[in-house]
Amino acid sequence: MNFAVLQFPASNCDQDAVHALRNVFGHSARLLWHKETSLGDVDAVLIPGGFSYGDYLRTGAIARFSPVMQAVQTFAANGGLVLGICNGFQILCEAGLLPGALIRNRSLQFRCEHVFVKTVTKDSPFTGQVPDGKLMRIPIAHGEGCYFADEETISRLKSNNQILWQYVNDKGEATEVANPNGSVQNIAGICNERRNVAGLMPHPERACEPLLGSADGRLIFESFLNYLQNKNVAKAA
Ligand SMILES: NC(=O)CC[C@H](N)C(=O)O
Repeated sequence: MNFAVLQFPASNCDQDAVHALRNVFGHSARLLWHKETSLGDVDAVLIPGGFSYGDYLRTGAIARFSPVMQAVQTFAANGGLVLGICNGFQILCEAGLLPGALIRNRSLQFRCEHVFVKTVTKDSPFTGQVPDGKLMRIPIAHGEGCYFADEETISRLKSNNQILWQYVNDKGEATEVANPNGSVQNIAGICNERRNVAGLMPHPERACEPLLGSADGRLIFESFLNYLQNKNVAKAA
């Protein structure tokens, strides 16, 4: 499988994403500078975490104007798989590829810790391989991770089953205490209506090897890798 991992000025999780894709899962991953206008021949795009453009104005608000984002828009419009992690999620919301916005954490503190995340639905390319009831322990590191959307958007997300992940406690309950940033409905990640674009604040690429304290993030990678493999098999048949 061929992945493009985007690089903006001040991306800082790009190498972690490439490491996971190449060395943990054995796929090909190419770094793509944000000035590029074409994605080339790729199966999926990963927008990594970081502080693109120093998070000026509002995080992701400048990166969304980078030339590469036009190519991402076209790729997504054609059904291509796009995953945004942390700053990548923020950029996807700013670009209008995902609804809502990521705003300052309610605590006004930068939060850097491991959290528990529950997968709300297996009905997406990003969650299909997560076992029922599995609580994933994954790190977060953000200052603007509070997902916000108006009530109408939230009810649409719910009725379309677009909420993919929620912050929970170690019993799997979506409580206020378990929510590290004050996001609406404890939302940690969502997908678009078509289900080919997703974003989440936690960092699964930093939780793919036991050496890093958790390997639960693998389940997200395994989900979209499995989806892409089936898609390629179907195409070849
Ligand atoms: N690790 C990240 O991608 C998070 C950085 C992010 N721009 C923030 O909200 O602080």
